[in-house]
Amino acid sequence: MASHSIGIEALMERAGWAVAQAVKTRFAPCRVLVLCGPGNNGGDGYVAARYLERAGWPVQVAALAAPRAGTIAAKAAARFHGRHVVFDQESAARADLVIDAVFGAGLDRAPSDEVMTVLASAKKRVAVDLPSFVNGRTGALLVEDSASRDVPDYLMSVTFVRPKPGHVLYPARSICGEVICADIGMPEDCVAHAAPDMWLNHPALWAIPAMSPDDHKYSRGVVSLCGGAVMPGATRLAAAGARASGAGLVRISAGKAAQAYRLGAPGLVVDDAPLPALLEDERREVWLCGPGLTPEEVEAALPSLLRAGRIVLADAGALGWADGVTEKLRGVSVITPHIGEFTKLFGAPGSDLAGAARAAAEKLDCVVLLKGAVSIIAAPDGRVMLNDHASPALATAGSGDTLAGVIATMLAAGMPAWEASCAGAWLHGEAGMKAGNWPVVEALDTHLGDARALAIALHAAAHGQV
Ligand SMILES: NC(=O)C1=CN([C@@H]2O[C@H](COP(=O)(O)OP(=O)(O)OC[C@H]3O[C@@H](n4cnc5c(N)ncnc54)[C@H](O)[C@@H]3O)[C@@H](O)[C@H]2O)[C@@H](O)CC1
Ligand SMILES: Nc1ncnc2c1ncn2[C@@H]1O[C@H](COP(=O)(O)OP(=O)(O)O)[C@@H](O)[C@H]1O
Ligand SMILES: [K+]
Repeated sequence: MASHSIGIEALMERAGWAVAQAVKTRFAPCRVLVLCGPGNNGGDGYVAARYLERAGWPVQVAALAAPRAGTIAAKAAARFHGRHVVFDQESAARADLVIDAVFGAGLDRAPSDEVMTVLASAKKRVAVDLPSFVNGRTGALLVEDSASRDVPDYLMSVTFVRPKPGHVLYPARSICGEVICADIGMPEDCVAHAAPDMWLNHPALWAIPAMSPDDHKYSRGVVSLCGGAVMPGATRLAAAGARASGAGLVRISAGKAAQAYRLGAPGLVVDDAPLPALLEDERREVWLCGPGLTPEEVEAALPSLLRAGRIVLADAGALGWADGVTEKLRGVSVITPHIGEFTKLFGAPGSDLAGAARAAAEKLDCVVLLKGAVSIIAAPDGRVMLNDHASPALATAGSGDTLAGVIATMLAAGMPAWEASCAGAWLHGEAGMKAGNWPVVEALDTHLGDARALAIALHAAAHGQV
């Protein structure tokens, strides 16, 4: 017990020191007010105040409430011998910089009006761990009447050990400012004990097959797509995304609409045979169903694909087809809804998007990739990846079709569904970042091959391979 509490005291000391360091590095000496809450977040604040004062900065502390006697935060408060002022708007407005150490990970309800008004009165804000009205687990803003209130934003948030979902997910992401993650020497066993079930997407976390000298088109993977007659553009974009990200062979099953696709890219194989005949080819294991399809076209294809035991990625039209009867999608490996499609399938996600995606994945027993500025990739076993490796350049019609094609290629390369989806989101995002200003959706394809090579190199580097 004793060594545990010594451990937390040392961690608080390092956390407060890291906050002071980050402030000293980014700001010229100025009048600082540290707003301290009653818990350990406030404790970090007292430590930061002590280090800034020691460095000669003019520092004041305003306590919302004193820490409970006997706590480590109370000990930290007692070691700050500088000036205390009243926790009010005037004190906050007088300071050049306000350090917000009111609430952190312990925030469990919307802060009072008093807290919000004092925070809003500051000229510049820095958060200890998180802004004191951010739910670190979900990225939601715990603010009463948030619609009518101006929510204060921050220049910087200094967090510890690892960034929290609240630093990554919107809406909190847009107010956290620069996120600094300080290593406070948390013992390895504690970090392992608090093992995450949510990660930030990076190639270190999954492995895409590299090109091998003895590859042939079937070893690189076959992607099959269902092509419709009404909106062939969407299916063609998906097919192009699949080809550009390295599939060995991409085929469209187009039935009577085959002619529309034959006029397109010459490297795309177009089939007009009935689906049951195409399914006799066991090499055609991975199917993308949905982009550009009407509900009738989905109805004619998707149930057959599932009956034949194929790996199916369902997107766009296939999600609309299942609107109202989500169970129709049972058996697919991956679905890629945007928020509107997700809401129709599973109901409004509320303020915990990642939690809602995880519940949906568990319910339907498939990977759910919830698309957005930060996409959430949830596996049925509870793993969640947050992908912020993306760019608003992707917010252009058809970019979701490209993404579906890329994920299909990752599946066809043999990756498990969740890893394939994480890899697809990363490659798609990388292509968006490389595609320059205001790219048309077709421009993404040019960058997908290099994105794949980069992901492979980053994975190798992260795992110490040359
Ligand atoms: N976990 C660790 O190992 C470390 C944690 N540290 C700090 O500890 C913080 C978490 O500390 P605590 O768990 O003490 O929690 P907080 O300091 O965030 O909150 C303290 C208490 O305030 C109350 N509270 C929450 N929301 C409120 C509201 N809206 N209005 C009024 N009261 C409210 C709750 O009862 C909560 O337990 C982290 O954010 C971080 O800053 C650091 O000291 C470094 C090490
Ligand atoms: N602001 C943004 N920042 C990063 N990525 C975005 C942003 N807006 C959209 N995207 C990405 O662009 C893609 C859009 O897909 P989708 O909504 O299906 O569009 P469409 O149906 O037109 O293809 C998704 O992968 C989404 O994550
Ligand atoms: K805080």
